[in-house]
Amino acid sequence: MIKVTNLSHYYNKDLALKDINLEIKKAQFVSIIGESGSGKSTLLSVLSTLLKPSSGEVVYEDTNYKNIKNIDNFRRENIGFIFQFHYLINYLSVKENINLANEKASKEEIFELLRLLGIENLIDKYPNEISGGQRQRVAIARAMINNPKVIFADEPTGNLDSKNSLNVFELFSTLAKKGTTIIVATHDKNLALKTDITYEVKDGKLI
Ligand SMILES: Nc1ncnc2c1ncn2[C@@H]1O[C@H](COP(=O)(O)OP(=O)(O)OP(=O)(O)O)[C@@H](O)[C@H]1O
Repeated sequence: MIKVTNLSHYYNKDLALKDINLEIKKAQFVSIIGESGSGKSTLLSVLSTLLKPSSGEVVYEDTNYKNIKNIDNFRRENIGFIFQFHYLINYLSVKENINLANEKASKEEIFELLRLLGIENLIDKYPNEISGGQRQRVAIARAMINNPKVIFADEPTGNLDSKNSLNVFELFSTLAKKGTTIIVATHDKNLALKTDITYEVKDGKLI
């Protein structure tokens, strides 16, 4: 599903990723672990098209990153993003926040998605009326509304307690079993044990 060959990335002249090779299969639940500053976010950003690789190849199914003509369309059609901070808009309801990612999604579709995540009763609530774990579930729903082939999550549980963190990882596991590829960067080695495969980054290299 995603094949990375001889990938390196520089910030100006500073090497952040060095000669990375990896292949991620469809419906795999993948974790990327490593110490602070090791390069996890950089790797996730390059894999998810947010950063252009300095050298090497990133290929999605049959599409080489270099040949993508309209990156916005490519992201909208293929990729969902989840971050440590949920970035929900406080003056929009849960439904309206999800509609930001897909204005055509009907209330019924959004309700169904929220039902899968166990929070359908929150559809008309506002972000400041729900808990941190519930907000992160809304952010997951927003990432899923376009039915992406792959979801990238950068420290998605960084703000959650251990119970909610585990819930999020269990949810990802369910999504992966239904066919979505999930790639998560995390500090938490115990959570990484819940994934199908873990890659460790150290000083910009995969070890
Ligand atoms: N925008 C940037 N400009 C310059 N250097 C950067 C930039 N982003 C990251 N770096 C550097 O690249 C290296 C890898 O950073 P990255 O954010 O990928 O690490 P990380 O493993 O995700 O860390 P953390 O767990 O603390 O988020 C670090 O040395 C960092 O200082």
